Amino acid sequence: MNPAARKPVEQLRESMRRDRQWRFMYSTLDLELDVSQGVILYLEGLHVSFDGFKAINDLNFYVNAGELRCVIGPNGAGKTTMMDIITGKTRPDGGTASFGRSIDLLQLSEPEIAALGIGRKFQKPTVFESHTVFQNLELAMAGDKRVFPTLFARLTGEQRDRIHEVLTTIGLQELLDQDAGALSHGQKQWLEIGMLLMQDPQLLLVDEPVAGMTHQEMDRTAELLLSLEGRHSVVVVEHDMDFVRSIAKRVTVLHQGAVLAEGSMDEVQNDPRVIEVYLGE
Ligand SMILES: Nc1ncnc2c1ncn2[C@@H]1O[C@H](COP(=O)(O)OP(=O)(O)OP(=O)(O)O)[C@@H](O)[C@H]1O
Repeated sequence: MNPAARKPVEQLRESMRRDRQWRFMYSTLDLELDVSQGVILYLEGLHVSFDGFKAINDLNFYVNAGELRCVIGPNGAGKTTMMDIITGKTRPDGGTASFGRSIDLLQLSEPEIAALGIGRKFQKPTVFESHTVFQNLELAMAGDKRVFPTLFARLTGEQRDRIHEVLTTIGLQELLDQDAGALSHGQKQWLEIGMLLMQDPQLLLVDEPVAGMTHQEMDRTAELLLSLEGRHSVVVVEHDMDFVRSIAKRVTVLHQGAVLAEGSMDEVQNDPRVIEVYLGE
C-alpha cells in the first residue's frame, strides 16, 4: 500500500471499529422490521421549531416498502429537516416516527438508525479518493459485522460476488481499479450510492443526486435509482423537475413543513396550490 494511503486507512480502521460497536448495539436491541402493512416509514404529526420558526409543522408522511418516492418543494420547505428526523440527526418537538410498524426511530441514536438499515446519501459525494473503486466498496462492506475489516483480510468468494454485483448496479465495473479521486462527479455519486448498497439498506434517503451532473449522467442516475425500486425503499429529494419526471411514480410536495400535495407527477404538476408555491416560480 502506498504510504500516503496509510493515514486514511488508520482512520478507516477506527471508524470500522466504531461501526462494529453500532452493530452490536443494534443486535442487543433485538428490533425487527415489520412491514406487514406494506409501509416501511411512518411519520405522523411531526413538529420541529428552530427558535420559534416552525420548520416542520404537523407533517404526516408514509413510504411504502419497495417504493421509489420523490420529494419536492421550495427552499426552506423542510425537506432536509425531515430527512434529519428520520436519521436521528434532529429530534422533533412532537409527533412520531417509526421504521416499519413497531420500531420507534425517536428512541434511537443516529448510529443505531444507520445500523438498522436506513442509509443516507448527502448531496456532496464523500468517497475515499486515494482508494480504488473496488476498495471503496470493500470498505463499505466492512460496516457489516459479519465481515472482518477487509483491507487486511482476504475476501471470500461470496463477498467478491457481492462487490461485483454492486459494481454492475452502479455501472462502474470497467473502473474497478481506478482511484476514486479520478472519477467524474457523476461516477463519484454512483460509487457512493454503491457504498450504501454494500450495507444492504432497507431504506435509502438520497439528497439532490443530480446536482452538478451532465444530462448523460442524469439519465444514468435515473436508471440506477429505478433499478433499486422493489429491492429497497428509496426517498429522493430533488429540485430538478426534468429528473424527477424521469423517475417519479409518486411525488410528495412539501411546503412550510407539511405535505401540500401528493400523487403522480401529472397530478402534482397540475395542482394549482403546487403551481402557486413552487412550480410557478
Ligand atoms: N439548525 C437549524 N437552525 C435554525 N433554522 C434551521 C435549522 N435547520 C433548518 N432551519 C430552517 O428550517 C427551514 C427548513 O429548512 P430545510 O433545510 O429543512 O428546508 P429544505 O426544504 O431542505 O430547503 P432546501 O431545498 O433549500 O434545501 C428553513 O427556513 C431553515 O432555515
